[in-house]
Amino acid sequence: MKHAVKKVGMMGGTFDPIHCGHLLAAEQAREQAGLDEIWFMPTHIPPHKQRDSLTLAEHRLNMVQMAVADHEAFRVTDIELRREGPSYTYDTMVQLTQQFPDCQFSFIIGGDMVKILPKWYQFQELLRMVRFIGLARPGTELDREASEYVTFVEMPVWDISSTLIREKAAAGKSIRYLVPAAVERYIKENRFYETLD
Ligand SMILES: Nc1ncnc2c1ncn2[C@@H]1O[C@H](COP(=O)(O)OP(=O)(O)OP(=O)(O)O)[C@@H](O)[C@H]1O
Ligand SMILES: O=C(O)c1ccc[n+]([C@@H]2O[C@H](COP(=O)([O-])O)[C@@H](O)[C@H]2O)c1
Repeated sequence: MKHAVKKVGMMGGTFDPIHCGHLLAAEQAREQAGLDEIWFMPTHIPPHKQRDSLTLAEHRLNMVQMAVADHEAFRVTDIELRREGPSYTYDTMVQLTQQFPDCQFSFIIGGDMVKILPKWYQFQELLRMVRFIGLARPGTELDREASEYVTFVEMPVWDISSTLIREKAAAGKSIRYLVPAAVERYIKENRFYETLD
């Protein structure tokens, strides 16, 4: 018997830490693109980001797990944390498409990332394995060229980032409601982000 195809949206990120913007983005993409599941995937080493000291992978993973635990369609994969070197999405998708032949994968990205997509490692090959879902500001003009490989979904803009969370935490300011409560507790208990790197 042939299995039904499962539509999976990959939400990759450094997640240092995961915040409510990531969760809102994933949920809007899930609903608007009709995805069955979202797989959150913390990167081992982000390919295009320069930061000297990321929080330990184990802790970033724990925070992601806590953040998504109450959503029935949200899952977490540590596939990139188990691989050495920069976490190129192409390498990951080769592994995932082999491991899960019944899944159809999309990759969710923030709207600001769309213009640099063609610079991703093995971009043309990657396009054979995934379509991209870009989060667009409601009413924004869409990049027609990118529409060949990006499906845009609308999301109210939340100008929050992990950088903002780290800066607020280092300044002793509140991060309540910017991250899920369990993540806020975990950050406090472990004294993360008390200084900026
Ligand atoms: N507020 C947000 N709204 C929509 N998408 C977001 C938001 N914040 C991050 N993203 C998207 O989530 C994905 C993972 O992001 P990442 O983990 O690098 O978080 P970040 O907040 O951008 O981190 P940092 O501030 O450390 O650079 C990226 O595709 C990014 O564009
Ligand atoms: O494969 C690439 O060349 C590539 C370049 C930039 C970003 N990515 C992926 O995009 C996701 C979000 O990246 P970032 O830098 O915002 O954490 C994360 O899963 C990265 O591995 C992938």
